[in-house]
Amino acid sequence: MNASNIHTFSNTRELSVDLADLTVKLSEESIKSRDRFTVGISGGSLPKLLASDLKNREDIEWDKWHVFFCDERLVPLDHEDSNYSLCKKEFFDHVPIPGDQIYTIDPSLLPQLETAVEKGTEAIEEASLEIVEDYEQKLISVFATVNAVKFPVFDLLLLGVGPDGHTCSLFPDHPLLDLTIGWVAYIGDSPKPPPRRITFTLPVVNHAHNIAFVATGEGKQDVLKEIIENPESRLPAALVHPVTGKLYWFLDDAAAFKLTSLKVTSVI
Ligand SMILES: O=C(O)[C@H](O)[C@@H](O)[C@H](O)[C@H](O)COP(=O)(O)O
Repeated sequence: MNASNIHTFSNTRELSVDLADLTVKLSEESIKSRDRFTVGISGGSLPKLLASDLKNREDIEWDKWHVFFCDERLVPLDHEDSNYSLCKKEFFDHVPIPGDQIYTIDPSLLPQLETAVEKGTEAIEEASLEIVEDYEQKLISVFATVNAVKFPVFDLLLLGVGPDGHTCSLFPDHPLLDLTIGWVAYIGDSPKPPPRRITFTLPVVNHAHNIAFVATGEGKQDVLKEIIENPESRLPAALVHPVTGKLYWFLDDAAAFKLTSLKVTSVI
């Protein structure tokens, strides 16, 4: 890990300002070269940290934004566990991103998954595949309009990291970590509730132009030391190595406390 990609802040307010600076810069650059800005967002503390400063910025071409979810819990969109619902409350309700450019799971496919859970493995496979294929179609509609693409290449993926080292809904030692094809995967046994989710695969994450991890609080100290400073680590977040893109870490001092890497405070 190049230490210059690790940005630490004494408080989350400063972190949010720099994260907004990076997002605005990437939004401008992407719109200039590709006439759109494609972003993947995660749940947890990320939507609030992202939006707290960004939502007040002016001159952002929000109508050029296309937003996907790096992972989503398979619950209705107005459920308290929904990552969409969280992002809506913290972010979407405050900025004019066109609703049809915020790509959610199809909630009409959820009841058949619920029924399938009672029926058993084969039915679950079928129902979850429909949800996965629907979300992949949404990705295809944005990323594969001109030429077929092997993987979508996001302008920016915003990722959290759990105290166990998970990112997206890719959990330690889970078989989903071995996927080398496919854009979206179903997980029915997430160790973090709720158990049923969809997630971007590692190849999708690693093909992004830019990936920003955001982690705060002392509960992340040990796992960050393992992810950032142990090159042998097999934790999911440690498997994020952009193929050609850039990787950034945004940490508060509490989370970064055990890192011996150099600390810098400004992104641009
Ligand atoms: O769907 C989820 O469960 C979340 O997206 C999850 O993966 C989150 O990003 C991490 O657990 C970090 O969460 P915090 O930033 O709140 O620690």
